[in-house]
Amino acid sequence: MPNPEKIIIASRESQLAMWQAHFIRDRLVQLYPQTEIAILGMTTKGDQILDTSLSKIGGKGLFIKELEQALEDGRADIAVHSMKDIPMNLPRGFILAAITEREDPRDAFVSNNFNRLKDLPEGSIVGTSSLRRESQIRANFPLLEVRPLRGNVQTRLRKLDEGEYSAIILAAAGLIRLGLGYRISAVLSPESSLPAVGQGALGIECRDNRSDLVEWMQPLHDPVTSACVKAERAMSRVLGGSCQVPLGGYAEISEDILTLRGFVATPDGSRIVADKSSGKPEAGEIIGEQLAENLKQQGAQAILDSLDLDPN
Ligand SMILES: NCc1[nH]cc(CCC(=O)O)c1CC(=O)O
Repeated sequence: MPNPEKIIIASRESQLAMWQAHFIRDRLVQLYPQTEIAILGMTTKGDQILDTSLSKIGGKGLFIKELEQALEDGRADIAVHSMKDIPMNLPRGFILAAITEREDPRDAFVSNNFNRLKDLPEGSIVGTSSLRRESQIRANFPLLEVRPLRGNVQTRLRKLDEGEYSAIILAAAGLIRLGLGYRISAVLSPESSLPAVGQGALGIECRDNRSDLVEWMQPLHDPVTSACVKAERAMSRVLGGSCQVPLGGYAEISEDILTLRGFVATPDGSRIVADKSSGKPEAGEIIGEQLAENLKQQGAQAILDSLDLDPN
């Protein structure tokens, strides 16, 4: 296949999204020096609505619909997303051409006054709008107060610095990519804060009729990350995963064995169902589906039934 003439990358306009788009562009420029690579910045509905909890306004799809429209119209060829922001089922007509190597998948504890979550005095306010983070904090530290915190990474750090919160929880990956790794007071182990499905990995999306792009993106595809993220996403899919469901999933491969850990909780952390499952990396999706079924039987189904889910 001849090298591409031009590739247009659709991206959200947040600094983190733009960093990610530039990162992919730089890789493509190295791979295809003759190709013109442009970035099309776009504002999405999810970026505009900042005052409501994401879990209440329709969730993940909000951050990628406009980008998919650009792919559909031919205004762009690929869209770069955090895997974490991609719904478990892509809309018909779209595929993931590549999943890139994972940045640190863990959550980060960020505070100006405390080094660790366990150092926070009783009643301290911790900022996060993620039900997954909230449920785990409330289960492990019932005397802390969790308050909503939305906005892009810079906005969230500003709200911390203004004193609204004693500490906030963010993805380590976003901070590291933005050169803000020095703001991390402590990274939270997967045992204390199991990461979100796909956290730290980037996905490159295109139309399903663009086998040319799929081929060109292969050098960016990381098989280990992809196997892990596929297992995590299969689990989440069976559990109806969205921003409205407090769940986490994290897979690792060691000595050719993939181990996937997952949990489902009530938002207040009063009930947590957690388990893990292992197998060959090639069987990642089956491992994910099986873990989801096991979790359901152990009580996750009852938790899911008790959640007041919005239909979108
Ligand atoms: N929830 C928004 C979001 N989507 C992706 C990242 C960055 C981490 C990643 O790429 O997985 C973040 C910020 C955060 O959770 O702190």
